[in-house]
Amino acid sequence: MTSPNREQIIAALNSVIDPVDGQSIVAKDMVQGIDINDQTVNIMIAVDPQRGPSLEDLRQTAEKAVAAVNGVTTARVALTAERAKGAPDSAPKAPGGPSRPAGAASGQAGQVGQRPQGGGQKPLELPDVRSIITVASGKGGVGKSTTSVNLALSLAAKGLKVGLLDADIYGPSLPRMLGLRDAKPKPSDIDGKMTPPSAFGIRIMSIGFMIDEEQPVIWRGPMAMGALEQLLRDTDWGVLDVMVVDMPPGTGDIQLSMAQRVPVTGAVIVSTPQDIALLDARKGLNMFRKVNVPVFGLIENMSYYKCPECGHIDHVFDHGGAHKAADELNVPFLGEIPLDLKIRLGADEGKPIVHSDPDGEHTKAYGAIADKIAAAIDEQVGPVSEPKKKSLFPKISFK
Ligand SMILES: Nc1ncnc2c1ncn2[C@@H]1O[C@H](COP(=O)(O)OP(=O)(O)OP(=O)(O)O)[C@@H](O)[C@H]1O
Repeated sequence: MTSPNREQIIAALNSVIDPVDGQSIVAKDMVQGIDINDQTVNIMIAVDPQRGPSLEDLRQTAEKAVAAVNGVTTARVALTAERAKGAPDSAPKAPGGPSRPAGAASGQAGQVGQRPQGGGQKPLELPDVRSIITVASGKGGVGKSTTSVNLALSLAAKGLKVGLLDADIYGPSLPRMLGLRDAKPKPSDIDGKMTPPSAFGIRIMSIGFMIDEEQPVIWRGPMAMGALEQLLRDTDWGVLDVMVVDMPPGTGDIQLSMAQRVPVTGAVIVSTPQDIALLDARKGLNMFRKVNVPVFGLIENMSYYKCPECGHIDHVFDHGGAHKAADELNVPFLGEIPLDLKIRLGADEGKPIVHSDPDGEHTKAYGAIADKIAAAIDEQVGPVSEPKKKSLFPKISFK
């Protein structure tokens, strides 16, 4: 499928009218950022924060208008109170930085080079968090959140202390997937921190806890990246062996600055077999390589369909693409997860399959992937029983 271009997106947004004065949001210069990643389009619309609650209709209209453009499979529109020039997520860039050792994760391509750094802004420090894993995808809807949740539970089942951060600012779905729709963080005993809600023994923080589902998200001040940093920093995570971060889909500026600003131990990339030549996954991989974050490997989600009655396996989509791509790109192939109604229902009903079917074959598949991730983490920072091999939190400062 051909990707949409900027002109098509602007033309679509031109038809979106601000009800206050009947003018197009394009004419009013409200469109602050258009981020196109193949078929995924993220838009920021600048609004007056006072009008926030009344703007959900406008946001949805804009989303529908963009989704209707030829070649768009995922359209997301977020509202911002900040009128920034250029990109919607113009988080500070972080050039230059301390080095990562070569070939840090098992079997991966060499990660030689400098981690970005600059001057001015304080680096994030999470001294009680032993490792951070980001779960990313080149495009939306491939099952990244479902995979994040089930991997987090699988890592916890191995006896690790696990936290889960929902960094998907455009559509936070972890509260729903973990049955925490009505949960809210509470003030913690630690000054200025929040105790996050827990489910199935893991602490979870999400922008979804802070916003009303009926109300649009309005990014103020430091905007998306700042909000994510705040969630990371101001949450009482306790002592964690692993923090799993469910990244926003795509490979735009937010994802890039997230990969730069957060001290990531390793990234895993989720893809579906039907992505043409897994181009999106390749983009995700390249993004992490660009900022010298080790890529622990690729996961193929919705890999095949196994008939629950007769056990017959159907490769509904092209099968094995991720495995082949992993070989070509010289990163480990971590495993495949089938397309299964039980996985979808579990995710949609807040009962992840790894919890509801602990002895099932899907749980085993997630468990096998979690084993590989845990091994790659150990290789990076040393086994949990030993002091950390090296600091996860190098002295990086940012412009
Ligand atoms: N292996 C699977 N089998 C069946 N359904 C699945 C599987 N993985 C994910 N799904 C379903 O696919 C849909 C999208 O999954 P999910 O929200 O995890 O994707 P995502 O990549 O995080 O999406 P987004 O880009 O919107 O954040 C959900 O309804 C989920 O239940």
